Order: sequence, then C-alpha cells, then structure tokens
Amino acid sequence: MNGAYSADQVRAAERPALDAGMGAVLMSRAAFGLAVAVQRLIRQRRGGLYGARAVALVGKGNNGGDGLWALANLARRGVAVSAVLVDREAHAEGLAALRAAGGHVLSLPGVPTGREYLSFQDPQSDRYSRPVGVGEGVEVCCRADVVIDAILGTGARGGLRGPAASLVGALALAQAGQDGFPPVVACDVPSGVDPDTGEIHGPVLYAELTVTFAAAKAALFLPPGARCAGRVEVVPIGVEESLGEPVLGRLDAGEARALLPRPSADGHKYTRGVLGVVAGSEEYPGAALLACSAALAAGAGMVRYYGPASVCAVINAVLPEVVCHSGTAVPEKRLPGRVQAWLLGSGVSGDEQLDRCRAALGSGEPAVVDAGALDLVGPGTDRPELILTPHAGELALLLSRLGTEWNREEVEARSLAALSEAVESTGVTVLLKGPQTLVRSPGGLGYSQADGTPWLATAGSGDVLAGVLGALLAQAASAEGADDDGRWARVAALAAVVHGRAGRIASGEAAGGVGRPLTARDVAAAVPLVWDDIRTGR
Ligand SMILES: NC(=O)C1=CN([C@@H]2O[C@H](COP(=O)(O)OP(=O)(O)OC[C@H]3O[C@@H](n4cnc5c(N)ncnc54)[C@H](O)[C@@H]3O)[C@@H](O)[C@H]2O)[C@@H](O)CC1
Ligand SMILES: Nc1ncnc2c1ncn2[C@@H]1O[C@H](COP(=O)(O)OP(=O)(O)O)[C@@H](O)[C@H]1O
Ligand SMILES: [K+]
Repeated sequence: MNGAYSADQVRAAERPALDAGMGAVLMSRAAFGLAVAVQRLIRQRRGGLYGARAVALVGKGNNGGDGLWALANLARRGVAVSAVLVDREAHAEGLAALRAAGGHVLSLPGVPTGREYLSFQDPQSDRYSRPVGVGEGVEVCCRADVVIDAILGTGARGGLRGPAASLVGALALAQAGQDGFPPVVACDVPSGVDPDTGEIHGPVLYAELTVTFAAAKAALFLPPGARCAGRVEVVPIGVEESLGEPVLGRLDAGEARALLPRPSADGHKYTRGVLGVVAGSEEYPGAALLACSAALAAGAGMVRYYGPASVCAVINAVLPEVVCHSGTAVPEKRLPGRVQAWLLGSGVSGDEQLDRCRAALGSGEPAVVDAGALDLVGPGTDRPELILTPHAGELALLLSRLGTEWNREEVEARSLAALSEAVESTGVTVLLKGPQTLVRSPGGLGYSQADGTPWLATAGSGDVLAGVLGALLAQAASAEGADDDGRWARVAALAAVVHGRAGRIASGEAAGGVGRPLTARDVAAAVPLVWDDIRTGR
C-alpha cells in the first residue's frame, strides 16, 4: 500500500533505532537521500554539479540537521553551498560538518551566527559565518540553483514564526513574482505546513520536489499542503518495517488494476451489476446523459434511468442501451425494476426527482449521493454503503446543515477536519472532490488519490465521476465476498483513479503530452481505455 503516516507514527517507528544510539545513522541516510535528489535536480538543470550553488534554509531541529548534512555532502561534490540559519539554535554536528566541508553560514537578524560552535577551531569563521538581513537572504536564494527548505519537519507546531516567517514570506513573494526563482526542494515536508493535517499556517514556499524520509507524511497527501509539496520522493532510512498501517492510503496502479472489475466467464448482465440512476431534470438533462454514459463506460451490466419523459427521450436518442422509467415515484414505494446500486442527485431539480431519490434511498441498496440529493442525508444516518460525493462548496453546505458553520474556503483550508466531521456526524462514506480526492468511511482506511489533471475542472466532470462510481458500486455490490469495513471507501478511491486516469487520457497527458482542454464527454469516452492503460502498472 502506497500510504501516508502521521508524525507520531514515524517517531514511534524511529524510537527503537534512536534508543539504540542510531540517531546519527538515520540522519546520515536521510541527508544522503536528500543530497542525491538535489544533485539529480542540479544535473537536470545545468548538466553538471561543479560551480552550482545550493542554499538551505535551516531551522533549529533535526530537519535543519538533515539540511546541513546534505549541504556538506553537496559541497564535497563541488557545489558552492550556504546555510541560512533562521532560529536561535542549529544542529551542532551538522553545522560543524558543513563548515568542515567549506560551506558558508549566514544568519538572519537576531539569530546567532553559529560561530560559537566553530570559532575556537576555525580561524576563518568571520569570513564564512556572518549575519544577513532578510533582503540579502532573498538575494542569496535567488542567485542559487536550488533552495533546500529545511526549517521545520515532523516537529512543526503551527506556522513559521519570527525571522523564519519574515524570510519565507519575502521568498514566497519572490517565488510568486519571478519566473527564474530557483526550484525549491523541501526536506521531509514543506515548512509551514502541518505534517499531520496539511493545513497551512502563515507563509510557505512551493516546492518542486519533497524528499521525505521513511514514508510520506500525511500532509503530502492532503490539500492544501500537498499542493506545496510538488513531486514526492520517499527515501528509506531503515525503520519502514515498524511503521504499521498508514493513516491514509493511496491506490497505486497495481492495486487499482487488481480491483478493476472484470466479468466472469459465466457472468450475465445482472451479475455484472445493475445501476439505477436518478439524475438530471428538465432543467439539466445533460447531467443525466453524462452520468449514464459514464456508468455504461465503467462496465455496469445494465443502467436503468428514472426521470422525466423528456429526459428519457434525450438519453435514449444517444444511449439506446439505457432502460428508462418515466413513471412518477409513489412516496414510500420502491421504484420499479431491480438494481444493485443507485446513483442519485447529479443535476436533479424539482420535487418529482427528489421523490424518486427518496424512494431509492429508502430501498436499502448502496448509493452514490451527489449534488441535489446531498440534502437528503441527515445526522446519524449510519449507512457506510451510502457514498456522498460533494465538492468543497457542497461539503460546507452539508456541514452547516448538520450544525457547524463552514464555508468553502474553510473546507479547502482544513479538508481533513471537514471530511472527518461529515463522516462522524452522518455515519456514511464521503468522497470530497478537488485536486486531491479524499475518501473516508466510518470504518476502515481513508484514501487520498491524485491521479487526475487540472483539465478535469470542467462542467460535468463531477457527473462523470458519479456515473463511474455508481457503476463500480453496482459491480462491487453484486460481487460475492469482500464484505469488509473498507470496501466502500476502496470502491470510492477506485472511482477516483478511473476518473483521474480517464482525464489524463482525454487530455493527452497519459501519452506523454503536455495536456489539452477536454470536455466531460471526452472523459466519459476515455473511461473504458483505463482498463488498458492501467494494465502496464504505470
Ligand atoms: N528523529 C530521527 O531519527 C530522524 C529525524 N529526521 C528529521 O528530523 C525531523 C524532525 O526533527 P525534530 O523533531 O527535531 O523537529 P523539527 O526539526 O521539525 O522542528 C524542530 C523544533 O522546532 C520547534 N518548532 C516547532 N514548530 C515551530 C514553529 N512553528 N516555529 C518555530 N519553531 C518551531 C520545535 O521545538 C521543534 O522541536 C524530520 O522531519 C526529519 O527531517 C531525519 O533526520 C531522519 C531521522
Ligand atoms: N485541479 C484539479 N485537478 C484534478 N482534478 C480536479 C481538479 N479540479 C477538479 N477536479 C476533479 O474534477 C471533478 C469536478 O467535479 P465537480 O466539481 O462536481 O464538477 P461539476 O459539478 O461541474 O461536474 C472532480 O472529480 C474533481 O476531483
Ligand atoms: K522542511
């Protein structure tokens, strides 16, 4: 499992090695991995290491220690290196190693220069260790080929403060405004991001690469922090076996391939899963069409559509495969025809469609609850087989209706907290849409998937996701066995993989392209290709 871990879990895994006096060994492995990744980045940009410049922003703890040792390693390979100390203390052995390798030490105002560690043994310390203002600190970074962010790691509590906040605030402005700002490599996690929640407090630099140790930290899987992390590279340091279960999972290509449903040799349309769809309305017929197309594309054995006669006509003109039912729903009665799962709510409007959604919800089968049907789920519903698919704005409305005021910005800033509150209050599974798709169910593991492309942020894309999830849910519900706590979250995560990969196929990125606009219909059309695309395990 490609998973992410809390700071406490990583600390607990490191504990036996630290108790055995192996702290320096762990740090040397981490720093070596960081230095190798930085060397690779410099080579890609300049061809060689000699004459390149690297700067590390260095905090007082072991994260700063990793940065100092990595600089020492780079200095021995011909890179001109400087550390900018941003706190009252610095990792003494790391600082000594950096100086021994010929590195410069600069300190922000109010921060000791580190000479007290060195002066008695280093006659040239005045030349190599000196104070700098924030302005000069920014200049030094702008002239570098790479900036290593080693201020705070898993020991971080809250946002950057004092001199560190001043420098990173100024650097963040330079990064936002300047094309040639050097790439930033974050050591373990971007400083200023909470390692467990991904929340950002105060200024933060956007990394091109985060080199993280032992395992990904939860923040690297969680918005908004994950957006600051760039590409994530995990460097093993020898404690991985003690990590246990991750707090967040991420289905990789191999796992997704194993989970994608395939028909058995003796299967028929009913064993492959029948999906009932209550979506669209006279006002929004397109949502029904997109949801049904995506459900068929994702392998449902049959799709039954329930809605107004005019929408049935639109659907059958394009999708003759769909079995349409236009009769009105009788309150407290089942809708006609057997289904194994439901997709409810995408583009619904008006009482008739909501009555159909209510009847479907009352039937007890698993259901995707999207858009207009989200209002039908209340506190204490206690049905993990219902999968809600809100985006941040819809989740804010849902939480406010459940009793705590949230707005869209707050959900985006504290997505894990918002998701957890919704799951705990309702007792159902929730899939939160966005650049990262987060999933949690009342029991079992949560997931964070990042398989898509920003081109997916287009009208109707959510209807396609709902259709894919509905089809996978119907197929999972009709499959035998697999009756464990984690199945609903897993099927939701799988839908995010299929939707994301279909987006990358439709945008041309899966074939190595730089990306191009797509429509929701393109995404639905690409869904079957995911079964081929994923077979290579990329
Ligand atoms: N413990 C180990 O064995 C290893 C630790 N490693 C590195 O060590 C890091 C963790 O080191 P530490 O536990 O020393 O913690 P950090 O280096 O993340 O933070 C150092 C200290 O800064 C202070 N601090 C916290 N939040 C602050 C804030 N907002 N503003 C200012 N100061 C703040 C705290 O006192 C904290 O202990 C990891 O992220 C990783 O980079 C690696 O070297 C691998 C081995
Ligand atoms: N920046 C992004 N990167 C990757 N995927 C995204 C991004 N923005 C949105 N998405 C995905 O696109 C879909 C948009 O769904 P939604 O907001 O419901 O749109 P609509 O209501 O128009 O159908 C979701 O699956 C979401 O995860
Ligand atoms: K860091």
